[in-house]
Amino acid sequence: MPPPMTGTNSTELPGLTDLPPNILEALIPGYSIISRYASAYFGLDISIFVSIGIILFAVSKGGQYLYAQLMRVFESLFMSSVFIDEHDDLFDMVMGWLAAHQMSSSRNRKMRAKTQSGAKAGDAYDDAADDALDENGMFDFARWSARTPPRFEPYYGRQFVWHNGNIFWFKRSKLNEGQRVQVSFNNQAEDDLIQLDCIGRSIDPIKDLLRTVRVWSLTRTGGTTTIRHPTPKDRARWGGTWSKTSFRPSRPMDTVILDAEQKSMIINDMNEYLHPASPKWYATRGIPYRRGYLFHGPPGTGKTSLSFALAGIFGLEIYAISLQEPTMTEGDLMQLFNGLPRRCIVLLEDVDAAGLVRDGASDEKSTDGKKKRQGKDRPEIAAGDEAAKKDGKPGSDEKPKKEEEYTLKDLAKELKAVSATNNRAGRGGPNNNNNGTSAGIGISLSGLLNAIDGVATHEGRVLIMTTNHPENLDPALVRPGRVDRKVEFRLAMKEQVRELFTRMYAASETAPEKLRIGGAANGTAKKGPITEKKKTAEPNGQPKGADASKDQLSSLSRSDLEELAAEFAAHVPDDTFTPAEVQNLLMRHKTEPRTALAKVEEWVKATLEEKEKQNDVNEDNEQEAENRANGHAG
Ligand SMILES: Nc1ncnc2c1ncn2[C@@H]1O[C@H](COP(=O)(O)OP(=O)(O)OP(=O)(O)O)[C@@H](O)[C@H]1O
Repeated sequence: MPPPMTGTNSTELPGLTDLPPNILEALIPGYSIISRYASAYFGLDISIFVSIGIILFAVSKGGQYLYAQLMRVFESLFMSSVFIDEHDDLFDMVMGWLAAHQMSSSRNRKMRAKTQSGAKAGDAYDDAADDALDENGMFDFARWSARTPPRFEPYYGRQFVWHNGNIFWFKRSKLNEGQRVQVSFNNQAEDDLIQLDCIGRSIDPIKDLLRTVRVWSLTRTGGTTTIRHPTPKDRARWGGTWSKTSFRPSRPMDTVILDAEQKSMIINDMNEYLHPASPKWYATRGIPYRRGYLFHGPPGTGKTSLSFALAGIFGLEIYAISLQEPTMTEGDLMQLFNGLPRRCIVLLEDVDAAGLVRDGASDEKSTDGKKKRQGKDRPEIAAGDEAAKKDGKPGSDEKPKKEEEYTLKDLAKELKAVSATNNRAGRGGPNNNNNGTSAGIGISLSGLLNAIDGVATHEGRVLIMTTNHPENLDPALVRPGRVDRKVEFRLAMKEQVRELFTRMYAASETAPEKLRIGGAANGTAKKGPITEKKKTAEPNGQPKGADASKDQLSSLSRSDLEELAAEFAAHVPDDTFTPAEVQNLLMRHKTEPRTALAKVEEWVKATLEEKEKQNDVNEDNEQEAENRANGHAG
């Protein structure tokens, strides 16, 4: 039999906690039954507990609301804020700075741990190098990366930091759906926001803090070059935005072996251009403040290397665009150029292989604006051609043709260039699968010129275009104003070979000692668990070949090295091999200059034979392309 209803307790406990049961029933479904059972079996009136609970809840909520309101009023009256979006470079800088400061103070008990990857992990990897080799002296990446500590950064929520006697509140939160710039990719990309607050009615202290953070961050990344690429289409909501893709150690200029005159010409020219007084000089003369260079020459002669070395000495970031990217449209390209910072290097590699359409074919498909450009191009082509003729530059004897003048012969010529491009020795990379006809379908010549000339927003940039076939470039693309200086990269001469040799072995004290299998066992490696294991693995302590190669370097004086270099260079014919090819031979004998010298003659012979074979294949391909074109014509 159910217990009888006890009614209210109003007579027993009147007051604040005495809420009418019908209200309690409305708030807690089934309240009356629970209360009846509690009263019948335990003699307990739970309404008092429930009422107290509800009152405490209401008070706390009210308090919270009041606090939030007061804080809002306080913030609006007495605090200043700066917001930083995750897509801004400052976001990472602030995160890094906060992590470094909070970690050191060990005040923070909530951090987010992130596995370090790519170049960011480099420093940490160095510390783990001792444990990177297995018992046989073989490099083990899994072991190496397992030693890499994660990166810690502040978690969501509000924290405070002290800096220069000021207190700053830092709040990391997620952006609302409506505020997002990017769509999430594999759930990895999150759109976060940092809010930095300080007390006072001015954001000056925050500006100061951000200045400190920038300086801190730049000194930390000093000696590295940042490379950015267009954000992949599947990551960006719209095309034409830049992503920071990698860092690499700045390449010292003296590691690029190039004719000294050309090198100093380009450095001086760029230095003059980048001088803070230059923009005004250009402006007063009505000249657009832009500078363009064309680096041309066979693959593997140092065009990319020089671009990176220049970025290193001038502290510029590299913005690399591949015109062969099939999904890139002219609109994206324009957007990318418009999104450049005040000073940077824009690297357009292999502009010849981009399959830029020279005549109206693509422009018919283009928008009105581009058609206009096509009409405007003609005098420029002629002017550029004239200039090129005067310079005696390659390609100068090629007159621009009208659309109707294009014959199948021209098609054959273009196919030839394409097949030459595809057969370039030593080329690698994903774009190699693109043949020239399908490459760069999104970008026409006029589209590229539009982007390069663009609006004033990307003034200050340095444009470097590289090509293996300058003769295939349209004169409009390389006319003065778009290309101000040309640097020719040639196959290596004896002097260059000598320098490459000297550079390789003079720096040998920093060569990766342990890369030689068993190198640690001869006692030269740092002490560590692996060294011990290796000793057991090689009971007689005589790993194969290690001592022999070490001796070649330890007994090498500077004059010996120069002698060896001269002898080595004497065996390498001038103007035949690229610096990359010579470097490849030297790298096979990283610590053995004498072995490299002993092998050079054999290498020259074998490489020449290989080149001969490659040339035959290229010629066959060209012939085939020409036959095909003639067949069509017939
Ligand atoms: N002049 C040079 N001085 C020093 N190293 C060089 C030089 N030329 C090439 N190398 C070496 O050869 C490799 C390839 O060089 P790099 O990528 O700069 O050539 P590239 O001319 O840009 O080739 P591509 O036209 O294929 O892009 C690099 O490792 C570089 O160190």
